[in-house]
Amino acid sequence: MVPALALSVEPLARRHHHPAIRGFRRGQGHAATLSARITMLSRQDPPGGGGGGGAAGGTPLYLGIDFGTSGARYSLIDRKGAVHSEGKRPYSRLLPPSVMVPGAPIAAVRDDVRSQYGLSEECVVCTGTTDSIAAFLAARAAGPGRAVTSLGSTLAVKLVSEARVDDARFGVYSHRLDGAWLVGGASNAGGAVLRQLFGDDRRLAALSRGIDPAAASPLDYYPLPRKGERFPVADLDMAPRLEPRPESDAEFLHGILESIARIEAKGYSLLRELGATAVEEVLTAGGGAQNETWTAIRERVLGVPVRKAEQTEAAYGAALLALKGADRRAGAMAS
Ligand SMILES: Nc1ncnc2c1ncn2[C@@H]1O[C@H](COP(=O)(O)OP(=O)(O)O)[C@@H](O)[C@H]1O
Ligand SMILES: O=C(CO)[C@H](O)[C@H](O)COP(=O)(O)O
Repeated sequence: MVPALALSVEPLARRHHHPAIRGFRRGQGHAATLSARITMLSRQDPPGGGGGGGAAGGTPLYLGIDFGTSGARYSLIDRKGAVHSEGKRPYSRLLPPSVMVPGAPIAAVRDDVRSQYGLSEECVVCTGTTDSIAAFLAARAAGPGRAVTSLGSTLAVKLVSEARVDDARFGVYSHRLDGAWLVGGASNAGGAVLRQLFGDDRRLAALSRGIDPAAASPLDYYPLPRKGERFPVADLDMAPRLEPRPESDAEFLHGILESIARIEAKGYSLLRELGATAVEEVLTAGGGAQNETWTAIRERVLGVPVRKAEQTEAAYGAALLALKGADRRAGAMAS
């Protein structure tokens, strides 16, 4: 059971007067005017039944949301990481823009909404992060040299590095995450161009099964959905290159999957050239992670182990941030 819910939130600073929250109010004046609506939330009994689950029962649950262009994917997990519910819902508008540390508790659910849906008083809304960082968190990659490639509409790479690297010429930048640097960039190549050319995902999967990943494709493309590239080279005028097109769709797809793998490999080797830690292993998130043929092609082209992450949804990573935020708040209240 996954009921739709309009969730209204209000700043924690209005409701709580703990020192940590007061600090939050002083440091983040904009929060006092925060008024956001998230147009869905979900609750479900824990796996194995038991009833009475969710925030109102005994088991605290953590909701992560990945706001995409076609809807919001959500993932509801418990503190052990078990998924209680996941799916996709439409939403009406984004949260107000303001920059804060990921996984920070920012707001409480309004009392009337809380009582309407039986949510606990402890239920708080926490800040998230970008989709590819959330996918990185979901994959639970840890330590320098570990990387996560998100194969969604676009291809985004995130590598844990001891050194920070930034270079606007190549669309390379770094995020600070829990004491480490997360370096990488996002290409415009990826799943969007695959959908443009091959239609629905089932056809993509069926054609992929007919490809031998051990054989290198001789076709050399630069598959973009439209003009313009960001990473591993920033060039607003770069045109897609998808010629010559063979008669066989499977051969065409093979050339495209291999060409996107070369963009990914170029991305990781560029990060190394710019001073980042060398990549040792790549986990994969996003829709393209389901494609085992592509994973095998990428492993051959990248020359390092590549495997599908256990959790491939960015929303799962956002739910882990909610867990962290809730723990952070509980710690602040206890001290
Ligand atoms: N079997 C597959 N092989 C390659 N790509 C796939 C496959 N199934 C889905 N995709 C791609 O995954 C993308 C959707 O993944 P998703 O993570 O939901 O992306 P986003 O959140 O960026 O829209 C689509 O663009 C689609 O082309
Ligand atoms: O293309 C993208 C993902 O679809 C985004 O531009 C990318 O994820 C931005 O986030 P980050 O700053 O973490 O790279």
